Amino acid sequence: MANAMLHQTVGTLQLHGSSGIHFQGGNNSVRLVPKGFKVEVGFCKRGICSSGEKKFSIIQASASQTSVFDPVLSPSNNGTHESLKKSNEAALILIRHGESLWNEKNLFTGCVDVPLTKKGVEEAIEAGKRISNIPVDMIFTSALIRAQMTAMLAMTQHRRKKVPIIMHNENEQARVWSQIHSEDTIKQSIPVIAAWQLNERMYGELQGLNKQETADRFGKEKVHEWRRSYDIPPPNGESLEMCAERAVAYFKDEIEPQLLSGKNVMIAAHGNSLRSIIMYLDKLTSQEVISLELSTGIPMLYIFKEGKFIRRGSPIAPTEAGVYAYTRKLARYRQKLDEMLH
Ligand SMILES: O=C(O)[C@@H](CO)OP(=O)(O)O
Repeated sequence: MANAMLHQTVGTLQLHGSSGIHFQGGNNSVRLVPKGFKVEVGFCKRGICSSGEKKFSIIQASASQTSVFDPVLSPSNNGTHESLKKSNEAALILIRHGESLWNEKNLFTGCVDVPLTKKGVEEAIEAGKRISNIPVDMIFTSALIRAQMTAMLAMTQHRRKKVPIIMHNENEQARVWSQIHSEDTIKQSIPVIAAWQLNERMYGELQGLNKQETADRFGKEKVHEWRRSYDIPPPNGESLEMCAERAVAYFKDEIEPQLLSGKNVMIAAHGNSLRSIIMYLDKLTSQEVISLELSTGIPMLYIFKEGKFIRRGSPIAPTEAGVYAYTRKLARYRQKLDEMLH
């Protein structure tokens, strides 16, 4: 939590609905409070202090909107309105979890909460290496351990070495008890939001069944229809369309606003919740999505620019030159990391 003490009037504070609170003085405008935080105005002791100082407490408005300031990305941004507009570009990384113990056994998993295998752990670490030079300001995962393990393991490889911290907003006490009371520490953290809406599609009566045995019993075509069609649900489970209703809605409501405000986001989720999100990002038809297959532990990069998602594929390695040619912002981020770490 930060306290800013204003000693004399040198400008004004302005509230911008979409991009936070700005200090305007002369020709300069500096964003004081990131989007998602709010200012509480209090007074020193009983009312106004002898010096006339007022106390502004900057507090987190809600954890689903938690925001952190990254010195690697921010200091040279000059804080002007122009740069705020230009910062309206962000990286989006999607990653399907690494291999789970039920992937290994070829069982329908859905919403059953199964951890990673050793191979899955290695896949997550390898994925982390591939994206270790790409900025990550916020992480969204499903509520399931295999996606959360993947996100955390991937971040152990990131060169920026920020600490991913799971936000606990299940009730007010959880929120208060998990508060961080050092602004420096907050700056070195990445908020991780776990959301059930990003969970794997609920596989109904197929959960726990062997995929091969199910195909032998019900026929290959029927099982393929259950697994890959857009609108045919497995018995008492969710179709991809039903999964999209919650996953894409969550993406639009909670994740897109973060990208719009310039935050770089990583999403660790599942084969089908990500298929539905990719269908939205790439504007795939219900026919095209049938053949969309995602491998475990492979990161996929998108650039969000001027309201559009530009698919950039999977970075092969952290040094892949092409990745940094995508945007000047990514190149600058990597360059700053190189300078900081050498
Ligand atoms: O079992 C599951 O939950 C999913 C992903 O592993 O299976 P499918 O390959 O049918 O999407």
